[in-house]
Amino acid sequence: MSIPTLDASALSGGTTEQRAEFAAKLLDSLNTFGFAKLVNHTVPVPLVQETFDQIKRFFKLPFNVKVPLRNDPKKGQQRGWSVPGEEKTWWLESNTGDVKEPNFGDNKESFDCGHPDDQQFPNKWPSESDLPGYQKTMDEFFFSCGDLTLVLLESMATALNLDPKVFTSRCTNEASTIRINHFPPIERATLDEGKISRIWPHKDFGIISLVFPDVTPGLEYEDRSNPGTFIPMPYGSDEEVVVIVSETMQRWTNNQIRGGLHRVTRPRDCEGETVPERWSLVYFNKADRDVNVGPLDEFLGDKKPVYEDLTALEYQTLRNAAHYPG
Ligand SMILES: O=C(O)CCC(=O)C(=O)O
Ligand SMILES: [Fe+2]
Repeated sequence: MSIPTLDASALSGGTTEQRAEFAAKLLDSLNTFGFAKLVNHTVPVPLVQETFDQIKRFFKLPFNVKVPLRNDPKKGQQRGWSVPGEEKTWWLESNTGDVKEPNFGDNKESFDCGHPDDQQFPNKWPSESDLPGYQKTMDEFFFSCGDLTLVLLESMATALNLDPKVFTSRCTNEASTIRINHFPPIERATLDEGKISRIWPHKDFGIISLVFPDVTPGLEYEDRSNPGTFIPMPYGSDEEVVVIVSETMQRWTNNQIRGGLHRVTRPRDCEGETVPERWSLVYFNKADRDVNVGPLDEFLGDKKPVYEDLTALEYQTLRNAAHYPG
């Protein structure tokens, strides 16, 4: 059974019944796989294309333009440019405790930005002359993705027969972030050796994520019927978005809705010596910083909480630190 592609057109102008039908299918896919794939969603395809064009320009900027925008790994939220190999997702799920060296970097560089008015973790932008229109496009993409996530969270709550605002009352998207990735070309043998990966298996830290993958394959999701093995996420077109259940949702629901484990690797059919470069656009929908990300009463009943109470910012800071060892 593979992840179905759901038609999300009910989200823009559908009847109550059509929205309920979509919500039930969405919840079913997220429950079963930890993932859902949508077409006819509310993020305009030309905006996705424009954002891809902009990020390709960003990563081509000369080193000396990107250096002042460098992310500070010591901060709880990422902002700006992360140099290739800096983030080490291996430390999130792959460390069995035997390895102490802070190696196993990711074959990627990335750029993160958040809400335009965020004073606590301000965005870092290239100048308008270095990259005209970049900030405007990213802000537009940020709000468009944010709107979609809130509608999806309300759909999930409705399908669970809960107050539709059970999740959105804890999330205004003020702490949410855009993450863009560039995976430079790399020797196939280097990836296959297994000491470096594009992104090691992980769950995202927020509530849900939206991934707009690239035509170049690589995103893979865990086969829950065969844990530890992965299935390539099928790519249909640039009209699709992949929705991923993330760790905060898993915590809130006390493991009822489990996060989707995923990784980025080389295309399975890559025959050349070099794995082609790849890009991706991601939106991490996150709980507001002062909100508790321990299990919600609605999911506890008389069960024991599996997770401790922490604020979203404390949790984010902990998880962020985990992939910057050493
Ligand atoms: O590149 C992709 O398709 C997914 C990226 C991802 O999983 C992430 O940035 O957390
Ligand atoms: Fe991810």
